Amino acid sequence: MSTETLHLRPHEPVAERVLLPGDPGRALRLAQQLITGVPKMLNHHRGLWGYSGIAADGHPLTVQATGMGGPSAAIVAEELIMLGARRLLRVGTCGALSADLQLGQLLSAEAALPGDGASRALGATRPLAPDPKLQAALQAPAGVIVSADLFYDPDPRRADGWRADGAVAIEMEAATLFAVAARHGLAAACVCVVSDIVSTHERIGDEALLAAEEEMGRVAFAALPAA
Ligand SMILES: O=P(O)(O)O[C@H]1O[C@H](CO)[C@@H](O)[C@H]1O
Ligand SMILES: O=c1cc[nH]c(=O)[nH]1
Repeated sequence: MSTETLHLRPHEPVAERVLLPGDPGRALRLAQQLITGVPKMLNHHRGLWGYSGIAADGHPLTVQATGMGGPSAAIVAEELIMLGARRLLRVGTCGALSADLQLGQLLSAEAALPGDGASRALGATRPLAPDPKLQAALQAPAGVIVSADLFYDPDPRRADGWRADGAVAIEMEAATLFAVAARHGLAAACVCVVSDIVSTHERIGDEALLAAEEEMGRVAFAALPAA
């Protein structure tokens, strides 16, 4: 196992179970919520904030930001695995493609369509599945999501195509995370807060997002086994 990697420069051990938000601020908030005492900074290199410590169940937990998009998530996931991570759970935000989803609700990924370049570069041509046990342990409604490269997509027909393929929400890292974990035979899953409604450009308020993130932290931690 490595102790030093190129982009993550760990100051603390990496736990076998890792929560992976895109947003470094969410990494700090989830670490403060879930790690007992003061979370120790694992990494700040390249602005990819990560934290490690002991969680309420008495076992180690790491929360590490991936940054935005598949290429950054792939680097972070590969290096976490080199450093000892074995179970990876993305805790993200997503945009609703389906009118059935509400701002602030949680959604777990039953599959991720590879709409992004990184997961395709890793060989994905079909929907990528999460680890079934980890997925089943997430107490949140499940749906197919699509991982895309563009947040500001100038072509609305792409979203229409993903809707036709069954996607109910869009984000940017899950497919790559599932592809990297699968390459190593490791478990990965994803739960997201619905932060946007794609068709109307409605966006969740900051306070509502904080509350939903906290709920996501509870759901994610409850699903992520210590061993
Ligand atoms: O909130 P996070 O986890 O970063 O996830 C979503 O938010 C970012 C875009 O705003 C992308 O990273 C997307 O996947
Ligand atoms: O609309 C959205 C919201 C969050 N993340 C995305 O990638 N898209």
